[in-house]
Amino acid sequence: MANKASEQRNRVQTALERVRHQIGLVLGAAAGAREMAEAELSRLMLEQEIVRIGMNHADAEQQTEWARHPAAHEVFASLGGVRNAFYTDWSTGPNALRELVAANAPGPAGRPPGEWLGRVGTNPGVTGPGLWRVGSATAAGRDISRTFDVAVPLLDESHLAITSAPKTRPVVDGIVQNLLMRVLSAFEPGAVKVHLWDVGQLTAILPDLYPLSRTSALSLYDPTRLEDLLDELAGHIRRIHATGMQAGHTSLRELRKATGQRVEPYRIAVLYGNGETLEPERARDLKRVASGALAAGICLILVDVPTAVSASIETLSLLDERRAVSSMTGSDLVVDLDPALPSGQVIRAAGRIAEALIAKQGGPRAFADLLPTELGQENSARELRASVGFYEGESVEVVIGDASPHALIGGPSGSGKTNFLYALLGSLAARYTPDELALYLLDFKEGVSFAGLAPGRKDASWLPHAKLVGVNVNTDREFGLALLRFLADELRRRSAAAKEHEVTNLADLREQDPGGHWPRIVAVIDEFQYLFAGRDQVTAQATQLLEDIARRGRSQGIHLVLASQDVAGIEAFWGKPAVFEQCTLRIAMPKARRVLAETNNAAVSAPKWHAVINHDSGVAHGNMLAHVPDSSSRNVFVNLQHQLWELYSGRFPRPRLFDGAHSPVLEQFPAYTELKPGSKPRALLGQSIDVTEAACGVELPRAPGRNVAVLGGATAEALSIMDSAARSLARQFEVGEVEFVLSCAIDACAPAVLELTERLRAEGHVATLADDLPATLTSVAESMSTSDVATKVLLLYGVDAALPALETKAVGQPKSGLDHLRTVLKQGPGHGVHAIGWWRSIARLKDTLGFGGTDDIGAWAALDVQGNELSPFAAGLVVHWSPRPGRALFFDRTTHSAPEVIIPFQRPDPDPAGGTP
Ligand SMILES: Nc1ncnc2c1ncn2[C@@H]1O[C@H](COP(=O)(O)OP(=O)(O)OP(=O)(O)O)[C@@H](O)[C@H]1O
Repeated sequence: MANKASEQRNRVQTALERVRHQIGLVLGAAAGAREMAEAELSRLMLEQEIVRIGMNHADAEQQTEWARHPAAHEVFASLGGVRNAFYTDWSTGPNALRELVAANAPGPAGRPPGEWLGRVGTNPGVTGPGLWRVGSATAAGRDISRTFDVAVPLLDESHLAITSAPKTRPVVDGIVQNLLMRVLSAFEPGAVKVHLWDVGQLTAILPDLYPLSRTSALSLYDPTRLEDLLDELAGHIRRIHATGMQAGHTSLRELRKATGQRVEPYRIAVLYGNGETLEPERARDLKRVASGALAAGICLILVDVPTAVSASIETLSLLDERRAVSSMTGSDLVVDLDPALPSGQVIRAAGRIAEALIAKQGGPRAFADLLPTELGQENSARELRASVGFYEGESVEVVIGDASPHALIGGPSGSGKTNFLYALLGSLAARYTPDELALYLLDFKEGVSFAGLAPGRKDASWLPHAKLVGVNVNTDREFGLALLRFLADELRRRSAAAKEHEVTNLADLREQDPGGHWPRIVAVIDEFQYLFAGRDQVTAQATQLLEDIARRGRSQGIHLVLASQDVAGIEAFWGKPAVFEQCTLRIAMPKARRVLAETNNAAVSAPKWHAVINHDSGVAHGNMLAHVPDSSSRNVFVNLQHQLWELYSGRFPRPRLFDGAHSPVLEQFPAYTELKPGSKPRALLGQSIDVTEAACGVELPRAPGRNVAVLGGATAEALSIMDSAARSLARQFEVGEVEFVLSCAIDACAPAVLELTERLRAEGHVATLADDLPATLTSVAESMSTSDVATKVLLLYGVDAALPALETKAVGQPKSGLDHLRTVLKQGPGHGVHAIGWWRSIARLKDTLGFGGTDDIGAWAALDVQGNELSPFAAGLVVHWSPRPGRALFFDRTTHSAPEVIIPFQRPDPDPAGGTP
């Protein structure tokens, strides 16, 4: 039993021994494996460190430490092998690099300064070199055949961050100045702009470049206001981005490539920091600018500005006064920096570039410089684009299209608004044919600023693009309203066509409907605030129409250009922000207030004959300053107009000219000259205030109420209305079909009435001048039922003055003349007897008609009478009417829903009674 137990224990112990042995073996193996892994790790770390620092760059202490490493021999051997193999393969490297730099850094970008310093560049700036030389480097072995040029990308390729070493500021200045001179000398003057900011100083930054500071090629910024520079750059980026996007490109480089034009200059902004991080807000701004800058052709050179920039950026870190390492060459190679260009030579070269730039900008440019070499070559399907001025010799353009559909122009009197409008109109008319562009021009100012664009007495030419020219409309706000109504109708017509073709904008409509006539329409309203001058229906309707056009005109190619003496115009917009907001194109003449955004003071400092053009609703970043050439003095615009007229006038009709200062002449008025005998006689009372040249008339069918009253004491206008009514009717009847009966109770008007009588007779009509009105009316009233063949027109001048005689009953007669008149007014029209009477006061008209007789006056023209007195004759409507010379308020109850203002015709012969209106 005991034996059995000890035997069993032995077996267990033996088994345990075996297990222990096995565990020992496993542990030993694990420890060995770990040691090996640690050795491998340590070897790899050594290798990594040697690669990072560089085999030849370690100091003695470092080398000794590495040598102590157990794997030192092995690692050095393997790295040496790799390096030898690499340099054996790379024997052609330096040569390839030399060729690469030569190809990408031609001329001033990479060549020695003797070849270019002091010469003015010629590259127009559509494309630029990809690399710019900073020095050279030599590959291992340091023999001369292994030396190659080191260059960095700039402009729209990459930013550059330079880190100085102690006491290397002059060297850094040299590097930056060399680069700037290379760039400035490569391009033609004006193609590059340099912005300098230094946290430590205002005036002594790169002083050798100062000759350039009298031009826009070099700008300096306040050391305490980095935000000014960043804001300005952000503004350029936004503007360039917007221009590029409109044209469907994401970068300035693409835009340049597509258009073959520089479009915008390259910009280099040099920021000198002091190694300290920027305050968080500035750092954020800088980061934002850096990320959008390259696509806008803006490159940053950051010296000792620690910042995390997400855009492409190369680095150059100075080791000492002559050497640096660069991200272009890697840390293993040292760049031997080029020496700074000699100061005197730089100053001279900068001076030459400045002079060339000033010479190029030249003196003030002329109107002719705004015009293209060939007329009418542009297409307006997408937008209208026109040069309106120059900034430092470069053309500044206005774009009217989907992004900037309407324009607001402001500036005090004499600041050049009208001149600007001429520059704009000339530039547009020269670029686009009248098929592409139609102009509607309205000037509320007193004067004739647009009159020359329509044919006149002295000059028969006109601007073929003009469809309507309205001048002297300051008192005829209704004409402005008529234009807005016309535009709103056109808007509807275009919307309907767009719907039919299932498109949403003009460009697509034109594509879908190539046979259609869809020019872009530009409506210019100078001193537009007059539209809102009263608290009345005109203001209410104008506001509504303007808002509608402003909102929807954009996509239908209908554009408003509103000009005003700034404050007046802007105040007119109070309560109408929709229109104001839609005017994203703002043009501020010098000293204009409130046209630009509130914090944007560019107009205050704008010099004379300049304009601030801003396509971004007046926000500062959109500012473009332009010198506007003289476009409005004698023979300037006219020369272009003559050219365009000769080119197009055969194909396009003359514009309608509405001149509020001149009453129309009946004999020259188409609505009169085209009258012929017909079935629906219509008495013309005056001209409509409308976009088309139309007359207002009263139809005189044989129906009740078809009489006309002229109301008020304004003699000239009253005579004119009576005259045109009679003469227009006379033209519509064959001889014998009409009989005119005239009577005049106002002595002063007798000659005019006699003259009309004779004129009617001369035309062959029966015209009787009645000296006994009561007797005449009695006979007319009594013969009415029988006289159903010939129409009878009673022309009663000064019925009010005849009332005493009419009211008197002749002895033995049951009825007075007034009774007969009432009968004639009531029953006459049904029998073809129509009265056209003039009452000098409404009270006397009421007396004439008696109780309930207002319906007998179906139409009237009111002169100097109060609007509220007219209500009973206008179906109870509230009538607003401020009487004014040369105008009448006309209402015909069969055709009007509200009275309208008309212009009585000018009576051809001066009249002793009251002269011409
Ligand atoms: N760019 C310019 N170069 C030379 N002369 C100019 C220029 N702009 C305007 N002028 C002249 O200045 C005068 C006033 O200009 P303009 O009539 O255009 O001003 P405005 O702002 O329209 O003034 P107002 O509101 O009083 O009509 C005109 O005699 C015009 O010829």
